[in-house]
Amino acid sequence: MKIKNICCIGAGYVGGPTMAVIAEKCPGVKVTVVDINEKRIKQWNDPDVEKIPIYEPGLSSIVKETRDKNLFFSTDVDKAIDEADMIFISVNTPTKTYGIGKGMAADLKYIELCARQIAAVAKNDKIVIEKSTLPVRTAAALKNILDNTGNGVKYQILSNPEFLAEGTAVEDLKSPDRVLIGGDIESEEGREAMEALVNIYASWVPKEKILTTNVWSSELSKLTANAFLAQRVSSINAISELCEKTGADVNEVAKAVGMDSRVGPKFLKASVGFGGSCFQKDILNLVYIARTYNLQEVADYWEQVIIMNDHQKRRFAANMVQTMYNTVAGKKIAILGWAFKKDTNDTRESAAIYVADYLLNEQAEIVVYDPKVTEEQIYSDLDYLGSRSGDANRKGVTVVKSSYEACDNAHAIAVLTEWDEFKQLDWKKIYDQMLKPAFLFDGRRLLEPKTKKEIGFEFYAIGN
Ligand SMILES: NC(=O)c1ccc[n+]([C@@H]2O[C@H](COP(=O)([O-])OP(=O)(O)OC[C@H]3O[C@@H](n4cnc5c(N)ncnc54)[C@H](O)[C@@H]3O)[C@@H](O)[C@H]2O)c1
Ligand SMILES: O=c1ccn([C@@H]2O[C@H](COP(=O)(O)OP(=O)(O)O[C@H]3O[C@H](CO)[C@@H](O)[C@H](O)[C@H]3O)[C@@H](O)[C@H]2O)c(=O)[nH]1
Repeated sequence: MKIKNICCIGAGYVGGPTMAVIAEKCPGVKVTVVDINEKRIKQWNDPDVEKIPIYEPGLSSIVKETRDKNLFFSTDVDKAIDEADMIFISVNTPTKTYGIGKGMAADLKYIELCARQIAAVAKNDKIVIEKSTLPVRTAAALKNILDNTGNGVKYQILSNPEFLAEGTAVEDLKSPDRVLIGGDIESEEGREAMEALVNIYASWVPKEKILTTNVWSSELSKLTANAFLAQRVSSINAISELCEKTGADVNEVAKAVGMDSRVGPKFLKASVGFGGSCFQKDILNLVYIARTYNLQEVADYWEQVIIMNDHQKRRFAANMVQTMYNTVAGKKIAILGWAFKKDTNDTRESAAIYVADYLLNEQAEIVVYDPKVTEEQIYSDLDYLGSRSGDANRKGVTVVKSSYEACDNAHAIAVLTEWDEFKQLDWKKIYDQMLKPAFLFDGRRLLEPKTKKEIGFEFYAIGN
């Protein structure tokens, strides 16, 4: 089966970059990314490619090369569905905020809406691909909705979870560790659909890295992969607290442990806590699924990863207050970095939001600088928590355009995102601008302690 026309529903952090790379690598395929969010689509179509809605290193140049050649962004969802042989569903699947499973289960309403829209519009057979991260067995629900329209259209449902990490999305997409495709391996039609998708990826991914499995394994592997990664971060963060009590250094411990080839060195960087749109949501989802099957021990085991992460964020903020003589009321605290990691403008579940919220409850005056996050986004993140009024957030938090401006006259600095530019700052100049004693809290182990202490900072770093 030769695929000529791909549609992707959802022009977000996954849909946008993934389709841009497919368009680049498969010039003979027309790729249309659709979204109901008109503003987002308008930004994707901005004549100035630097203004596309997602910041990822290398992304704007691919968009520049492919847009309006074989990559299109549109709000006309029906038309794109109608024309496509293959439809990726890449919409958001946030944690439910209401009803059964509130605070735990994945909210599948956007996925279901897509399925219903495909069912309403499609006139010829389609391959429908779950790109979003979904609870295991969602494909069965999708199939049910699609098969019950009675219009004779045949659907093959595939699971093709995305493993890209933000900040390195383009690199990850261009040379992935693996591509996972789950489908109905029992049937001829299922195998054909899987092969069609394998062929798309095989345009640039070596065949041995393209893994085919049954649908349920594929769906569950995505949740499991994120749970394992997050567990490593929580494990090293747990050890970071023990390091602070005992004089061990978490970086040294991580290095020693990670050099065991059975453990490996990656994802052992202690931090103020993991953030991002995926880890927490996907683990909560895994915990919820385990509970639905009455697997209490399994659920409790994975839930501990989240409990540890919440503890890490809280204890970082609490340590700031304690260190500054048990009060930060009226004190100016500079937060350097708001994104959940470097090289992205994404702030979802960023530890910075929770640290700022904690400090605002202690009546600190917060000044934030992040190289890629907008003022509007920072206020919206705090408003979303609902801890205080929007006015109180705007009164308590100022957003500025440089690190130097943020740190001017500050009592303390908290480094919460590992942006490279923070390493290059003139720390002596910053120290001279601050009130004394000048406190510097490194939530990322980004800064070299010795030189900061020599300048005169009261320096504290996670796990040191
Ligand atoms: N962000 C990541 O790094 C990442 C990585 C791997 C997997 N995932 C998973 O991929 C999925 C998408 O994540 P994201 O970060 O791209 O989300 P996102 O919120 O950035 O984008 C989702 C987009 O879907 C659109 N949408 C929702 N319902 C729609 C509908 N019915 N029709 C058309 N458009 C609709 C929204 O307007 C939004 O723009 C999630 O399931 C997530 O867990 C995310
Ligand atoms: O050693 C580490 C590694 C990561 N983090 C933090 O963990 C969070 C998540 O980082 P990362 O995994 O690099 O970014 P994401 O974009 O959230 O990517 C994860 O989530 C995606 C969405 O499901 C998956 O596709 C990716 O494979 C998975 O890495 C960030 O706050 C990081 O700062 C640490 O604190 N220490």
